[in-house]
Amino acid sequence: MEALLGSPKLRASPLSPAAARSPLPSRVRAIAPAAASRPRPLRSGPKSTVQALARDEMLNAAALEDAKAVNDAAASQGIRIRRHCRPTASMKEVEEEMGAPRNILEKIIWDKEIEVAQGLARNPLKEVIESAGKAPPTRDFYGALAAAYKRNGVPALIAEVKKASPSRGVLRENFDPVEIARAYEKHGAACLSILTDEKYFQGSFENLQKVRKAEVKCPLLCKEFVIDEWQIYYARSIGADAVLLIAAVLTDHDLKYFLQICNKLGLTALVEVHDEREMERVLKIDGVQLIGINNRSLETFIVDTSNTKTLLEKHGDAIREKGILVVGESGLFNPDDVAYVQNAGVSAVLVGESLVKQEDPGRAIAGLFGKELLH
Ligand SMILES: O=P(O)(O)OC[C@@H](O)[C@@H](O)c1c[nH]c2ccccc12
Repeated sequence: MEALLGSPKLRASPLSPAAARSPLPSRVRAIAPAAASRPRPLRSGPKSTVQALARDEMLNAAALEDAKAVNDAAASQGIRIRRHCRPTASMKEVEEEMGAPRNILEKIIWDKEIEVAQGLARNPLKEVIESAGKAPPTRDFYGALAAAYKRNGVPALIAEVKKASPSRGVLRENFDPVEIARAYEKHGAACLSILTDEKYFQGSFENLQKVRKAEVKCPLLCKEFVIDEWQIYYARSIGADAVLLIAAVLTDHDLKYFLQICNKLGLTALVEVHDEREMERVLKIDGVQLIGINNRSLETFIVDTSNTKTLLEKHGDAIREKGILVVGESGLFNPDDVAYVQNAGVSAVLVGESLVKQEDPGRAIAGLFGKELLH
């Protein structure tokens, strides 16, 4: 299939024949390749005639078929998260067709499909691409991490501006994203991660925008559940320097496609893996510079820092050969934790909870590393 269709240059997903034929805008294909080829059913629309009802049923059946093609292709790569591919339907309708989401990550993604459609309606892709084109140059996220690691001799810090999470609830009541970002920067964070998911993490794109406008100099990661190119252009247009791409959610094709967009926009992609299969998939993709190993499963919430060690024992050589920098993510609380993942081979760490929960998140950095970090 790949050979037939050529390299995955800004074109339809090879997942479905319908998408391969269709000259549709690529954004729709990215979210649901086959589903994009027909108008989406709106079951709540007017149903005044028998014909209209029959038509609805047909469209609905088509949507289900499309979702099946997308999900079968994803499953063949070991991806357990399904898409409903019906971004204009209500969640109730989605669940009637698909059953309940199997885990929290799937739930987040199902909501995200609907959210993205709403975002697109508010800010059409064409306009967002235009404003991304006018945004000031990005800052070098990868370079900032590499330089900080060299300077401090401990993993570079990506400090996360995180109010809440589905696994831990609210982490900080009086939450001022700009104040926290400034404190992190002052105390030696190399880069910042700003959670933008609203429903599950109480973050927002607005927070990212505010931090950028506050003249914080650290490069910023837009911590979002990216499933559509619109989110990437939007992140760039409001000042992100990097975006997260989660391998547990995205097929190889999606990853390649989104990496191309990042490249075009000067964004760094942090490609997140959690298990062996995801790591193997990601290492086969060209152009990956930064891999994050999440110690927390987004499906079960189980945190295990030995995950970083296990994956690097097996793949560390291949990673070093490619010049990829590894970020140890989640569940790091003290200098021992940091030393553990550093010995496993990471050059950077991504930390939220243990900093943001403390009275002074900036000062908490010295506690996490056992020393002050230099700028
Ligand atoms: O708060 P912690 O345990 O330090 O974790 C930070 C970060 O790794 C975590 O927020 C995270 C990692 N990958 C994600 C993907 C989506 C949302 C959140 C995350």
